[in-house]
Amino acid sequence: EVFTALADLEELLDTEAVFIQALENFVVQTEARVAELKRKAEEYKNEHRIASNDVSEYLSNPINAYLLVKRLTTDWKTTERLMSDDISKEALRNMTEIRKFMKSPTDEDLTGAAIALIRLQDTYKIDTASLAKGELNGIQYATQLSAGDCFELGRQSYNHQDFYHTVLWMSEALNRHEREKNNTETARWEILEYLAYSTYMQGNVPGALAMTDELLEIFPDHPRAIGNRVYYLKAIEKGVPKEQKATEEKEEPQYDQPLERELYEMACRNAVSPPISITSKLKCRYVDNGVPFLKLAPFKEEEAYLNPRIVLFREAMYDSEIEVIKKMALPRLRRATVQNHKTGELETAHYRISKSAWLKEEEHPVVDAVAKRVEDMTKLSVSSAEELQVVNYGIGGHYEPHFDFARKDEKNAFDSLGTGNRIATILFYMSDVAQGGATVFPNLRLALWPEKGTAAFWYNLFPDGEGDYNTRHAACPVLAGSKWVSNKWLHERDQEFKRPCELTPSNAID
Ligand SMILES: O=C(O)CCC(=O)C(=O)O
Ligand SMILES: [Fe+2]
Repeated sequence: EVFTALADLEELLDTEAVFIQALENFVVQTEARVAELKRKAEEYKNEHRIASNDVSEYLSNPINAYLLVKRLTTDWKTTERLMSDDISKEALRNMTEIRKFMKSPTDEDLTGAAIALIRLQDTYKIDTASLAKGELNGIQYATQLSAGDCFELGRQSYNHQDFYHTVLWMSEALNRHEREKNNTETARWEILEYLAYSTYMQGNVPGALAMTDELLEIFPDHPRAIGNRVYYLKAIEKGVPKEQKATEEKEEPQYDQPLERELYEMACRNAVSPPISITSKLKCRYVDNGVPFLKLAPFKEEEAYLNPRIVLFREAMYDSEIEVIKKMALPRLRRATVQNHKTGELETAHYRISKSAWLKEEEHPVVDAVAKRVEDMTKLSVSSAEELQVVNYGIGGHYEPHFDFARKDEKNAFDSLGTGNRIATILFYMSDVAQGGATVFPNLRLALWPEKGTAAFWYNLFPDGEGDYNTRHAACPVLAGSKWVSNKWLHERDQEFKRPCELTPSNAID
């Protein structure tokens, strides 16, 4: 379970409050215990001093003789009980109990959170120092990362054999370590150890050697550093920098062209836009689609692209409706899945990180009203459409480039539904997003920026039923804030009279 949605993070804050309370109780108890132990020590010391002043005089008194024996038996037993760490053991048992009934993240969650942060760093080209300072693309936020936080990000990268990011984060950890006073979280030599090895793996042997030397100054008999030093010296001597094995490519969704990743990230950063030859032709109009009541309140329809035609409907969902939909979805949000195109199974994937829930029309008049509105806006039937999918992306949440339609070679895609392929998509933005989170079409160099209440609509299929590969799109990672969308995937069945199939592929809405 990766914590991605804001709703989950709120629960984690509750957990943290209970953890803090438990720690405070422990501190109070421990302080009382230590105070009691101090008092006892004083008392014993006093008695002992009196006895030592004149040993024979003291011990000739039968009461004193008795008291000495008593002190060393029952008294010390009580004291030893006080010294024993039952209180810590009890406190630790208590923490284990809390973990059982409160939501608490696992090590995988930490890895997920670290990967999300590094993904943001890459997509939005944020340099490490700025990110550590809490500066996101020119906006300064209150939180900073400590040397220890940077170290943890470096360690996570290292565990994924991602030496590029290890070097970035360990260098930042080192910078911060120098500036931080009374740093107890991490030792400088530890940072240097990771940094030196990753620098070597990046192909910079002299750099690795210099760092290892620095490490050995602090920690002269560090066994691995001593070994590495000899190894690096030999490598330099040989003069042929050892060919490093490239950072292992992790399983990624397939890209149609090598440029796609680049275009995707550029579109996310608003660094590309469609050519002027297209943008200059885009129109905005009021449409009633022949629906009688729309004559009075027509939809505002704005073209965002021409071929494929992508349009935006403004004020397509009211704030009050959004509230209802979010409220219904919230308790049902689950990690979103994707279909494995080889096995046909639904599974979670690192390239789609969000939480989603499905709402049926009959569950609430608002869900029904939205479905009806989709028919009015698109002139397509919703009788074969999937339920309303509600999606919440937390920080770093994203959906990498994909098609909404199924390719011919895909195993049992939508077969079970018996409604044909996903002919069109309508996507409602149910929130603004503070930073990031655009819907982008890399091939078209187009980015749609979320605006609460706006809906985006496009056909995924040509009129002859073939998929339009230019509709490939993605949800960029959320950099700051939270993103809510809902969408309706419209299917081919029952559209025969709405969108008669044509032989010539053309993807313009008539
Ligand atoms: O959230 C977005 O911007 C796009 C979502 C999307 O493409 C999908 O859910 O298929
Ligand atoms: Fe999609």
